[in-house]
Amino acid sequence: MALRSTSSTSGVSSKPSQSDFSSSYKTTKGESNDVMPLNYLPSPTRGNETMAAYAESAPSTPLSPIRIPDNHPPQCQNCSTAVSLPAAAMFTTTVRGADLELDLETGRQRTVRLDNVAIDEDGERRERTAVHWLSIASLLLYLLYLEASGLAAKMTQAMTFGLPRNPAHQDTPIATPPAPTLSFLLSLLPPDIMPVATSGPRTLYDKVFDDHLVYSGEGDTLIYIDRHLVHEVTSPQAFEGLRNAKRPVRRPDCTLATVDHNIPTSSRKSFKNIETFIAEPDSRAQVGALEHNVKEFGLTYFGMGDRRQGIVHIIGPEQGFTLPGTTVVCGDSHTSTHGAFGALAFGIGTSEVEHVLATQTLPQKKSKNMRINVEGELPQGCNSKDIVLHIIGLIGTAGGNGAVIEFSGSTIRALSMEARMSICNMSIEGGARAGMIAPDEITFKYLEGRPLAPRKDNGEWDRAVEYWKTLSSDPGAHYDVEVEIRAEDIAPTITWGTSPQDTVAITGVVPNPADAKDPIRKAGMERALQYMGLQAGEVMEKVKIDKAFLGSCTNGRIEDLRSAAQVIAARGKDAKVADGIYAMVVPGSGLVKQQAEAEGIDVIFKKAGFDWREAGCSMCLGMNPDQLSPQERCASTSNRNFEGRQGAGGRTHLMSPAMVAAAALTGYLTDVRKILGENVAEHADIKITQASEYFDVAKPAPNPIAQDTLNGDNNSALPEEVEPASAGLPKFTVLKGIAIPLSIPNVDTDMIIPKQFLKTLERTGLGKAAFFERRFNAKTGEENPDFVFNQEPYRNGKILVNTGANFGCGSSREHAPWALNDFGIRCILAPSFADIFFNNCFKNGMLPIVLPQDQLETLHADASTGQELEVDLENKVINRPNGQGSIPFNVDDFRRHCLINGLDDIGLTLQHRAEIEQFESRRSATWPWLDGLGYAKQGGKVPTGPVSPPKKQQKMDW
Ligand SMILES: CC(C)[C@H](C(=O)O)[C@@H](O)C(=O)O
Repeated sequence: MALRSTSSTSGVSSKPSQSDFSSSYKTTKGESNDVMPLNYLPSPTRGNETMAAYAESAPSTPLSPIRIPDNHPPQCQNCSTAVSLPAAAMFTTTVRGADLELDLETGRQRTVRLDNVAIDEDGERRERTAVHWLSIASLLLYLLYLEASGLAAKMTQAMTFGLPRNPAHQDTPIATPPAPTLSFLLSLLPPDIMPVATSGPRTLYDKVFDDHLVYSGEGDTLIYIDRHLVHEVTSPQAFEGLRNAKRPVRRPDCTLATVDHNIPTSSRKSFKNIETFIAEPDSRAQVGALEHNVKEFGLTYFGMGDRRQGIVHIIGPEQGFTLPGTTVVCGDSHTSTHGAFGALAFGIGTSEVEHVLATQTLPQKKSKNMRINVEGELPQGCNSKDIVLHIIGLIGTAGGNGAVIEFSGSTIRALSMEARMSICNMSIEGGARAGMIAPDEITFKYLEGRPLAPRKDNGEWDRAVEYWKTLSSDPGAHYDVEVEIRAEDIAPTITWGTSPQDTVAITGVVPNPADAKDPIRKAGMERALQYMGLQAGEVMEKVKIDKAFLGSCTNGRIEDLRSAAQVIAARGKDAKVADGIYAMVVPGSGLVKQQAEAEGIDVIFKKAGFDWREAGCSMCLGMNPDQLSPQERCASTSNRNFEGRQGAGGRTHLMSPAMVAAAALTGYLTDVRKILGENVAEHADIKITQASEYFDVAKPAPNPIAQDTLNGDNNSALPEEVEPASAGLPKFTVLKGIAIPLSIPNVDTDMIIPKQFLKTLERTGLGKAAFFERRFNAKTGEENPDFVFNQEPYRNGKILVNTGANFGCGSSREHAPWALNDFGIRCILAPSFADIFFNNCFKNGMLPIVLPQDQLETLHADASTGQELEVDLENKVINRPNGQGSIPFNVDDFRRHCLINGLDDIGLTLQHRAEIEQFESRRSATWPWLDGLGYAKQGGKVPTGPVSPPKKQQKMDW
């Protein structure tokens, strides 16, 4: 069933606020055994759960929980479920949920897609079995026997051409070697028995996920990562981990690093090196650490002296590093941006960064499929930022929890790539794991000719496009949640509060907390209004601003700059930033800046009094000198308006680039349509150029650091690889301790640990930073006695009981669980968690538990009396004080096993080295353009598999 938008009115003034919407969506759980089938209809009579309440339950209902015995080892050789050895002519086994049949008489083999869902003894949906190594081993033994008996050639022929393939493989039959060997057969097996995890018609997400399955075992599913973007904030501890374990970076050729968060955006005319350029010591240290690490581990790096440097999510697409159908990760929540290309792209924590650096894979659970369909023509003055703010206002910041959102519909199809990226970028603010848009001609045109896109002259471009064209959802594919939106209902949209879901049309007024039915929501709105210095009922257009910020990974692309420049042009020749307003424009990359300058856009901005700056994250988050002072109000194109995000006490209103320009010109939040008038095109005075005109200029890299690397000046060798360890975390069995009661919804990771503490190179020493802005008075630095963390006995709390949903939303910073851990908290109970935070907890031996609201209220009451709770992970119960009984909880069995045994993910994954290598062979054969970045194509050798310590540094440029 689908969620239908109630925004059936047209016109701009009637857009309901978030609170109107959230109360008008209802869901009932469906009857089938599918994953949480829903009935989202705007009628208040349908059930009694809000959409947010549904979404909040996501982490407790992972899609593919696989039950294993309590004492089950992580890699089991004894599972023999569904294995039957060949009796005579037919060999049948079950591999990763698909029944595989091998007919030895005809020499043909086929994979039968079965519904991979089974109902277990509890009546719950369970994914049908995983890889059964005994079955594979049996098959291999049999093949060995066949080889010996001369039948293998016939078999190989049959296997190569007789199997159904993933769409990607249809035009690329795997080459048949002259003499079949066991290793050849090994390399053939995984591609052709590639699991189809989803039966029947598949979504875009299903397809990309399926195509990247490396291994699916006893609760752990590994997917291959095609593209890894690295920046200075979330990588130092990851590289340190590699160094300590003596592990190299597995695929330097699939890894691209740059600096963005910490760097000043002031003029680089006199830039020599970071030591002299970056004044703030912690920022300098973090950028310096990355520069050291890229040299030590042999990674491609765009440093501050390189025009290709920029925000990590701008440079990936710009270079053609981001491609359709790929998996893309980065230690940054806005990695969802890359989904605009039909890539499966998501943010990860630092432990996962280390995992990807070491293994090029990630353990993953399959997410739910959610579709947001936007139909119709956007009203004048609106663009993709308005679409995505409208969507988040509608679904809430937890609306996409546990799901990958596919954006579809005629409105989305009509958008440029830049506009699509802004939408996918903010899907994380809607709580989604990722956002995706099916690639189409607009995508292909954007990518054609980019430095790292497949080349035309060797035929790869055509092959790639043919594959990319298969990446749309099949008709009839199943979505767990569907949302319908009419473009005509969207107005220029801004935020009024301290969450991206606090949206309102620019024509609207500040909502009244008194209208909120939920007391927690009401309290949250009151606090937001107080923080923002706003009154209920205040007309949005009468709110005065102090600063205007145009930039960020959401809106720092060429088209964003053009649309803001158009507004300035529309205001007339003498357009000027309003008196007393500071307005800044920060292009997303050096190449965007260069293109804008070639188009004359910089002149338009500068003439109007805007500050024209160098590329970086800038005021999106105050990790660099661009910050708001307390109580300053900013019209911002960034993505988060959390408390203190742009500077302690700063007040952020999110909006589109055009709306920011309008606000800068008037000094107030302004409806851009009043400036644009009827005919936008008339005002355009920009010489449009093509991005491709700027690629050449970027070669060779002028960056002295890159030059060092190229010249091989760095003598440090990559660390030697050692046998993987698999036990590295403190074991979690039974945790007894004081429980801290909290009632805050949407606790974001900026709240758990603000940006100034992210500049560390360590994982420890962050206890004081936990909930810093709530715990300490910003002016005096003294403890706030009202905050529970500062009260006895909670200073010694080990368990956090929060009755508010969507805990840990926002940024991917693993510093959040590190800070809580360092404070002493090892277990967090909440109605729901944001995906990345949830994952990050397990990587640190911490246990996040999802419980129903009523049980949380009970435990919250217990905690409020200062008594201890006991979390017994072995028995999956929480024991209440004074023998008042126990509350059972669910936890994924594999994760539980790892926590109890203190198992380290990387060690476990490296035990699947053979499968990773097989996947890589198949990937090289099927998608050769994904290997080796650009430099390999210039004649270099494509490094695949673990890299051995080089004698001389590899050439890292292209
Ligand atoms: C620093 C990084 C971990 C963080 C993120 O994950 O989003 C940042 O980019 C942000 O926007 O808060």
